[in-house]
Amino acid sequence: MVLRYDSPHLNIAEVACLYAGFLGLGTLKAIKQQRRGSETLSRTSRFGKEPLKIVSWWILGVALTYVIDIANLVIYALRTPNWWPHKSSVVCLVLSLLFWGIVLISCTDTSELPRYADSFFSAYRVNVLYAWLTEAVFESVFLALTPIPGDTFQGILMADHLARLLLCLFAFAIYVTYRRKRPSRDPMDYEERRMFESSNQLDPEFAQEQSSQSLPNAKKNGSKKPKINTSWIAYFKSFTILFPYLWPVKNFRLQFHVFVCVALLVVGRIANILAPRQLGVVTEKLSQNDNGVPWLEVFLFVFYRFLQGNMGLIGSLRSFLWIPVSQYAYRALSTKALQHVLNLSYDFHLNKRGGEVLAALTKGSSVNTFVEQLLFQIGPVLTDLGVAIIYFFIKFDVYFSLIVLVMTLCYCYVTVKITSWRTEARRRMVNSWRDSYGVQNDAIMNYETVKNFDADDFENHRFGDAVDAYLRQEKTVLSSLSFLNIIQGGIFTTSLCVACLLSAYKVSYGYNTVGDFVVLLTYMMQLQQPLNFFGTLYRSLQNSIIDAERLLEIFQEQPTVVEKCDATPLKVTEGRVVFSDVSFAYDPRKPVLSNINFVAEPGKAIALVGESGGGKSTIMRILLRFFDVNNGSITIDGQDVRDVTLSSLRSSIGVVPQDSILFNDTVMYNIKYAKPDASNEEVYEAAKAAQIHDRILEFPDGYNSRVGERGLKLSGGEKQRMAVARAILKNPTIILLDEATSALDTNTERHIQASLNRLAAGRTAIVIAHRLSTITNADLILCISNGKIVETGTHEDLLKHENGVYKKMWLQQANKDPSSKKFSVE
Ligand SMILES: Nc1ncnc2c1ncn2[C@@H]1O[C@H](COP(=O)(O)OP(=O)(O)OP(=O)(O)O)[C@@H](O)[C@H]1O
Ligand SMILES: N[C@@H](CCC(=O)N[C@@H](CS)C(=O)NCC(=O)O)C(=O)O
Repeated sequence: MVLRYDSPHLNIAEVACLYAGFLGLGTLKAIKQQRRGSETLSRTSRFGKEPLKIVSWWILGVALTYVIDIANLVIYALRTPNWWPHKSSVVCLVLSLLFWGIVLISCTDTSELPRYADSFFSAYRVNVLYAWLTEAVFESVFLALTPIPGDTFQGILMADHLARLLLCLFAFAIYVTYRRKRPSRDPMDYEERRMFESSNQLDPEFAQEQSSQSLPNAKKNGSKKPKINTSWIAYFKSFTILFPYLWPVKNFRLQFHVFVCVALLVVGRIANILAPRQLGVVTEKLSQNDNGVPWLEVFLFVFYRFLQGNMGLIGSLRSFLWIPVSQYAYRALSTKALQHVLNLSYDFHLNKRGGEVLAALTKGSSVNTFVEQLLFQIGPVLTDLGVAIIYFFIKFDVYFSLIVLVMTLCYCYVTVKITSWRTEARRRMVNSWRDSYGVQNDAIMNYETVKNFDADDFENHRFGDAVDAYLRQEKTVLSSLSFLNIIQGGIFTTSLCVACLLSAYKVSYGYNTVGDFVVLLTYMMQLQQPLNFFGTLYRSLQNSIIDAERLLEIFQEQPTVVEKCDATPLKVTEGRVVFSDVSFAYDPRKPVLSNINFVAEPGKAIALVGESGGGKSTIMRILLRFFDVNNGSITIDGQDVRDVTLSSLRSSIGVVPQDSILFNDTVMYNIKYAKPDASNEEVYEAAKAAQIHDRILEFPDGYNSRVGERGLKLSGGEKQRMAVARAILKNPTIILLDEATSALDTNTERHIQASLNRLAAGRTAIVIAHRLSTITNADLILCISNGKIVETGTHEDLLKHENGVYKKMWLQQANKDPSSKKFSVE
């Protein structure tokens, strides 16, 4: 009796314990990590670099004992007539070798893993120690039950068991001792010490270290930076905020489409079994040669073939039905993303570069693509492989399943590795292409300079070098593609060869029929075609994940100014604006406004003047609640701006900014933007009041003239009067004016001033004035310096202060601009 090869139960128990424990620990770790919501677990439960090297050698040793075991078995089986080990024992031996292979890879392959694979496939100490311990326990049982060796074969087997037991026991013992002996100040030891502390709580010392690390970052960003967790559970969970936009919640017809598509996927898998199976049936019928022509069988086979593949009936139907689902998701996601971004606070828009946000938003379809690739491409390929493993087990033999399993793992691993490396090479190739393009572009754009310096040859050489660099990278990319294809082909062909030989052997000895051989061969070959694009699929899946992550980051960004749940619409009765003791800072380290107190009485004009950077625009921003004040309050007719809805607040206030930016559309569209349901007559009235009507009529297409990108086709004065017209059309009780800084010609200025006066009439107006000449009539002037109100009063009052800030500014401006002399106070 040869225990190892004749005791299926023990063998199965061993393999089951190894795999279940390893995967179970992976899941547990992921859950734990997700609860902590941080990366601490992965940082503290991995091996250090040096121990990892030793551990890897040890694992290699264990794996080698299995190689010896398998070789011993093969030799013995070949030499012993009428003896064959139990099937499950062979399978378990191969699976054990595979297991240690996986553990070894997890130790040696320390490259960054995608987050979703991290918990399972990284060398976590717990996993490796668990594997050693489990192996040691089972080996002890094997040894205890194995009789004294009677021949060389049993001797080798016994020695193998013993070697494995000692390797695992020693490894475990040495690791634990080594860990204890390390001085506690060593950072590595600190990490390792934490490994066995299974408590769920975060070490306070460590937590502090963590928070102190993140503090400057938080300060720098101003707003809460979203964080994508590294645990795969947390990682996928973070994507769930996007799912409501992917799933057609209220549209039952689309839900039905999704349901049918998934059903078609299942039918597709079945068709993939039916087609080779049917070919087997046809072969059987034909080889029997006594039932006439198997018309029906052949017809069925052709029909199944017609159903198969992405271009077959099922695939095409599925693609067709998926169109509206995909379009729905695209619309829902991209409109929601834009809405979300528009809803974000002012500081987000100030901090983020517009291009970046736009780039992330245009990748709105990436989440779609990701789901589609997973559902319709990678998913089916992996399912087909899984189905093959089960089908072969039921229909033929567990050995065939084993072949497909080992092939799948090797194929996927090697493909992912080579593809990741190729992706890097590709990036280099694209960069060098961009470089060469840049050189070319430079030369053409600077044609004159090139000619002046007679630098044709120089430019030609420069371009030639850049092209050479690009070609070198391209060569790497192309040749690595051939390399990948050869390796993939090699792995697939080897498994096909082993499977075919085994099947041929079985057919020859009458265990299987010729039909079975055909089924096996056809099914295996069928798998090859989609597997051929596995690398490409993996690469595009990676890309769409990265794009989706960017989109997710935007979705996770929260506005810093939020409406209260019980916010009520602002009721403007008179338009009295009161600032009480307001202090504000964009960054806590640099106060911008301190203790601002003033009342803008209904129907009166109040002017803010003062040095640049003093905080005038900030006063407007906090009144519009783009930011919340740090201290004090701002009320409009007795209602705090923080208690009212944002839209009612902003719709009650009209703003004429310093530099009005218009939409690239017609004049009419731009003025109507303030009140889309306004009639044309109302627009004309507003334009007349803003003193721009006549000018608009002089344009070639009148109100239908286009204003150009950002209103570039209009002059500064025209743009500002358009903005005034808009504000008049909006008809708010309160208006905020930020005057243009640039000096305009006297005529234009008079027009603008007149239009502004019309706008301000009867409303509460808060005006930021850069040229004091424009606000001499204001009811109240506030001089702002360094975030404080330093002087208040009317123009006449303020000029009476001999050394006053206002008077100084007045005199300065009067000297600079003789035209303003006309405003001097006689
Ligand atoms: N988003 C921001 N983040 C941080 N600091 C800001 C921000 N916006 C403005 N500041 C700072 O706040 C201070 C006040 O700026 P504000 O724009 O209110 O001044 P201002 O008086 O309107 O100046 P100007 O007359 O030149 O428009 C300045 O020192 C400015 O650098
Ligand atoms: N067998 C390889 C290559 C498949 C292939 O030929 N892909 C096509 C695109 S569908 C290609 O042109 N690839 C170029 C490349 O990978 O550089 C894989 O699994 O990725």
